[in-house]
Amino acid sequence: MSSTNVSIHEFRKSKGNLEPRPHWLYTGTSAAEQAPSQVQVPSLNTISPQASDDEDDGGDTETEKDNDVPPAFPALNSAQRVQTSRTPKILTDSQLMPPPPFPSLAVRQPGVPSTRGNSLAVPPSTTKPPPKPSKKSGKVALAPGHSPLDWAALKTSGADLRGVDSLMRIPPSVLKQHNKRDDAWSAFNGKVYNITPYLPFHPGGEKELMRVAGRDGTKLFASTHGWVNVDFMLDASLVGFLVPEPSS
Ligand code: HEM
Repeated sequence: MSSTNVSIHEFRKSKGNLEPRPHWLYTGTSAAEQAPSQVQVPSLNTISPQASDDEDDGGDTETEKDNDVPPAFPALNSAQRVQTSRTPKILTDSQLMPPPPFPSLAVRQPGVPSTRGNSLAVPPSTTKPPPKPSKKSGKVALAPGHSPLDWAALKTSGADLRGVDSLMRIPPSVLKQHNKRDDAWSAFNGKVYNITPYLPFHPGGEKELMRVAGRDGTKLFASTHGWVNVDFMLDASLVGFLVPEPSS
């Protein structure tokens, strides 16, 4: 027999055989909070399975049919029971964590996403057609042999695309004279380029490009397609640098 059973029987002997015996499920705090020798046990009509084996139990009234009753565990006089049976501290309302905010599910509509943007609802379906582009693309059909790749091949071919022998300092009055289709200069970011060779290669068309012929086109260029690297595209057409008008 286990030591647990022995201790229980010793306990019962000290209280007398007819003393009520604790059930193994009993975990009442009143018994555990007391010293083992002073434990008050509830009244139960059970009989120890070990009673008939115990020679000191003269006049024992217990019978064999109650052998299925298990002993108390942990033992009533064990340190474990004394430690764990302390009454837990009950917190007051002010000590408790506040409840989470009310999710306000009642105001939600199925399929309508939350205004907070974190809804798990499916996006609303729509029969509206996709919006049409506000305006047509300004691109034009380029003549055969005038694609961007053809321009890249031309400017690296070594062909003269400047029309000048050396880079020049160009005041606005000089720039202004080069405003014809076969002799068009334009300034972008302080550099003056001969745009005539590029005219048939311009994806936006010759007409659009000619709007800046003979003047500073930096602003119009930036407002049309600021992502285009004009310095790289026209490097072979550089003719000089824009300078202020000389004072007479
Ligand atoms: C010499 C300087 C310029 C160069 C190197 C240049 C180059 C280009 C390039 C590479 C594109 C194609 C852009 C793309 O596909 O995203 C383009 C488109 C276009 N460019 Fe220029 N461009 C120049 C000046 C101008 C100027 C002064 C205008 C006048 C408004 C202009 C008007 C346009 C237009 C309307 C398009 C079509 C944009 C679109 O709808 O896709 N370009 N240009």
